[in-house]
Amino acid sequence: MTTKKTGVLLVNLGSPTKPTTAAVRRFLKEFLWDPRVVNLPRPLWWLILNFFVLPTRPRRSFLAYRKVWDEKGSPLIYLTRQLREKVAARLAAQGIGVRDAMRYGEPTIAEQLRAFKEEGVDSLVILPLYPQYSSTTTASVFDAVADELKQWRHIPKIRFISDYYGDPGYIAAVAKSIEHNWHLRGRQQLLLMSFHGLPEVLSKWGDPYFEHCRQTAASIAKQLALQEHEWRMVFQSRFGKAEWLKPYCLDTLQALPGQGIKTVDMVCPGFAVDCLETLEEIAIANKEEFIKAGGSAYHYIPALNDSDAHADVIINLLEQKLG
Ligand SMILES: C=CC1=C(C)c2cc3[nH]c(cc4nc(cc5[nH]c(cc1n2)c(C)c5CCC(=O)O)C(CCC(=O)O)=C4C)c(C)c3C=C
Ligand SMILES: [Fe+2]
Ligand SMILES: [Fe+2]
Repeated sequence: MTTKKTGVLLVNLGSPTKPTTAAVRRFLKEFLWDPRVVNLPRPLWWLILNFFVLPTRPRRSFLAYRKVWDEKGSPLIYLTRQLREKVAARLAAQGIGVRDAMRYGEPTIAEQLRAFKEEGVDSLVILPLYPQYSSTTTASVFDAVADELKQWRHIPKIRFISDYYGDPGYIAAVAKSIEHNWHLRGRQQLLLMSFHGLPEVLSKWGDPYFEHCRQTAASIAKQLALQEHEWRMVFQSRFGKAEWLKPYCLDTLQALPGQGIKTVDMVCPGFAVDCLETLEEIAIANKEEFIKAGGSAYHYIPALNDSDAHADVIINLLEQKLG
């Protein structure tokens, strides 16, 4: 009889290797060329990407990356690694190996799958660290896993966790973190739950992301016993000229002081760990805009990151899958 060996792959989006214009350009080239992310016909998108986006965007994004990069590197990469280390330490006794991979950049999904193969893993669990499913993120992870595995002769048993937007453990952990922050710094007039945006048309084409975000936000509000006027869901990080999911985070923040709401708590429940989009866009840039528009207090509540509570959420999700 052979012994079963299980490997768990935690996958996040990825970051440039360095906070330089060249490295950001390399990263954006890989990311934005993924047809799951930008769905335009290839020849048209090749022209737009190479002649309009890549000559300009990396210079702007690099300045943003510089603000969040620290001695440990990109927060998204090291926080994912630290979370993985915590989960791995807890699962080691059961002989379960845990690795982390980035959909774009490094470590790659392919190299981590090959490492599992060399270790004799014959049962895989893939957990994209996106609580809300989207074709642009979760499905893209699936594609990358399939691209590697289709080159293997012996495909292991695979379980793929497509979403966990309504998982009670995840909802409770986010709600607890919000309460903890209220306890530390006081509660503001309104809780804004901000999710990464998507082109609106994707919902029409069957992407359930908007509905997953809506259910996550409503469940967190319910857990905190919030009334309708005490919270709102918004969407951030619009990219390009198309209409994205609404309401837009920045428009909402700029309008709030005029509606008498001058103090807000911000939380981003769609981001497993903090990254450029939360630490720069939400915690720095949008805060400045809110204050400019007449706001007086703006508190960003960090992602679950590498907390024990987050490791508990992940282990519980894995236990549900592994039985
Ligand atoms: C959490 C889920 C995410 C969804 C859904 C998503 C969709 C999406 N993103 C872009 C374009 C960009 N996103 C960028 C950064 C970025 N995006 C996510 C997550 C989601 N994206 C994360 C975690 C990050 C941060 C990466 C980091 O290094 O910290 C960027 C790069 C930065 C910039 O130039 O603004 C772009 C570009 C599209 C087009 C899209 C759906 C169509
Ligand atoms: Fe994004
Ligand atoms: Fe952004």
